[in-house]
Order: sequence, then C-alpha cells, then structure tokens
Amino acid sequence: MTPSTSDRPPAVELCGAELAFGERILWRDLDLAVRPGEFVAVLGPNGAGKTSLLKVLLGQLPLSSGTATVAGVPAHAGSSHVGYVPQQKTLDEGVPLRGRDLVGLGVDGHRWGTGIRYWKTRKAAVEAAIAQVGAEAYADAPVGALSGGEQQRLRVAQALVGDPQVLLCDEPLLSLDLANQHLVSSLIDRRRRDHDTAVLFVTHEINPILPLVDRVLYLVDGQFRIGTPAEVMTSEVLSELYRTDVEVLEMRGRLVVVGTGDAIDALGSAGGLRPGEGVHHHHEDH
Ligand SMILES: Nc1ncnc2c1ncn2[C@@H]1O[C@H](COP(=O)(O)OP(=O)(O)OP(=O)(O)O)[C@@H](O)[C@H]1O
Repeated sequence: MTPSTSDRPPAVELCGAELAFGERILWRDLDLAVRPGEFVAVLGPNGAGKTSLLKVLLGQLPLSSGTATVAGVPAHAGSSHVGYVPQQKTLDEGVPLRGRDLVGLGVDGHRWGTGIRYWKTRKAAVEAAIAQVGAEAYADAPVGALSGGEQQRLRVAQALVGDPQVLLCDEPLLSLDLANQHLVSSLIDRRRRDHDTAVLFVTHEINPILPLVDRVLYLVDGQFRIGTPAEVMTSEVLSELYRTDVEVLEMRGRLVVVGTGDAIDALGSAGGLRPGEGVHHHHEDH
C-alpha cells in the first residue's frame, strides 16, 4: 500500500453497523473501512447476510443501527460511484438486446449533461467499458446468443461504465467454467489496480480469487472476522466462528475447509478435489 492510498478517505466505511430482521440479528458491531483499490472477499455460509451487506451498500436495505458510507457519502440507491456485478444468469435467446445495449443499461448519465453532449459522452463511456473487458468482437451480437462467460464480461462492463469508485460483486463467478472464472476475476482485479476501485466480492469459493484478496470478511451466524486470508482462513479462527472443529488444509495453493457442515466438506473430503473445487459452500440459486 502506498502512503497516498492510506491518506485518502475509505471507499466504503461501516461503523457500528447492525442489520436485523425482526428478532434476528444478521450481524452487529461491524466496523470495516475498505481502502481505494482494496479487494475484500465476503465469505460465509448460506444466510449469513453477505448479499444483505451488499444491499445495504447499494442503498436497498437500511441498517438497523450504525452507518454505511460509500465514496464519502451515506449509502444510497442510484449512486453513480457504485458498480454492481450480479451472479451469472443466462439470458434468454429471445432477449432483444445487443451486448452494447446491456452495457448501456449501466449508464447513469445525469452527470454528463444533456442533448448531443450526453449522447456523445454516453457512447464513449460504453465503448471504453466494452474495451476494458475485451468484448469488442461481440458487442453487437444479441446477448442471448452469447456464452455465459461472454455475458458475464458484458455485465462487468455494465458495472464499469459509470466509472465507479466501488465495485460490489455478488458471486459473479457462479456457474462459469474455470477459464471464464479466471478471465472475469482478472478483469475485476485489473480495474481496481488501474483505477483504484475498491472491490467487495461475495463468494462461496475463495480459491479462484485467493491470489487477489487483500482481506476477508468472514460472516457466520452473527459472528464475523476481518483480516488477511492468512489471518482468517485458519483452523483456529474458523473453529471459533463456526463453534465446532473446523480444519483448514492447504493443498497445492488451494484452501480446503473441512468440518463446517456445509457442502464444502463433501467437496473437500469425499473423493478428493477436482479442478475448480475447494472452499465451496453449498449454494442455492436466489
Ligand atoms: N427483507 C428481508 N426480510 C426478512 N429477512 C430477510 C430479508 N432479506 C434477507 N433476509 C434473510 O436474511 C438472511 C440473510 O440473507 P442473505 O441473502 O444476505 O444471505 P447470504 O449470506 O447472502 O446467503 P447466500 O449464501 O444463501 O446467498 C436470510 O436468512 C434471509 O432469509
């Protein structure tokens, strides 16, 4: 980290944050300051409140107490400083959108004036975002005809088109093959390195992004830990969080977590690892 990075205000800041639904507290006393350009992985089992955390930062869910600040202002819906990359979902063949139309949906042009000037700036921003993800070759194809990986690259472009200071990613690698997982995560990594965009990356599987992760926020049943992967992804810390014996094994640069009761165990211990598997909690589609 350069000194100039630490001098700047955090890209995302949660202070004493609590989120509860009725009696049920998802998390409380959460303090987290994400630096510009920092890559934070948000991990935890189903229902821990990972997606809800992103919703708070997107201004779609209010905190029960505490504050959430994004790019220096309270989290609010429609912020042009925030880009959002959702899960990969296959778009129907019949969807009458071209790649560049999908990217254009990410434009929030109120900053760009009106009339001709608006359209010129908009077009340039869409082109730049398409170039950032290397999608020029299929930007004019109907999105329904594109592969899952190509669609997901366009969704990253859609998230980048507004030149965000913060990128919120909700399992963006889900159902992508290994090559596309690598491609999409490299795009996100390059964005934060080139533009100092902070990244919050919700995932059930840390291995595909492990080399990129600066810090981990691990949420389990109201408890959480924040630290580097080496600090958090240990048998001791995860056993404390899950309140049961959990073992973290390192195998050829990948982490395997055994004992959480999640499907992670089946993947980690039954029959050995296949490529692309590792720390992998059970996942249901939303
Ligand atoms: N608006 C709401 N009202 C009541 N309960 C909610 C609401 N939104 C989410 N929840 C509950 O909060 C819990 C956390 O949901 P969330 O989607 O944040 O979990 P998650 O960690 O992202 O889980 P997953 O890994 O399954 O995606 C869930 O039990 C969910 O049912």
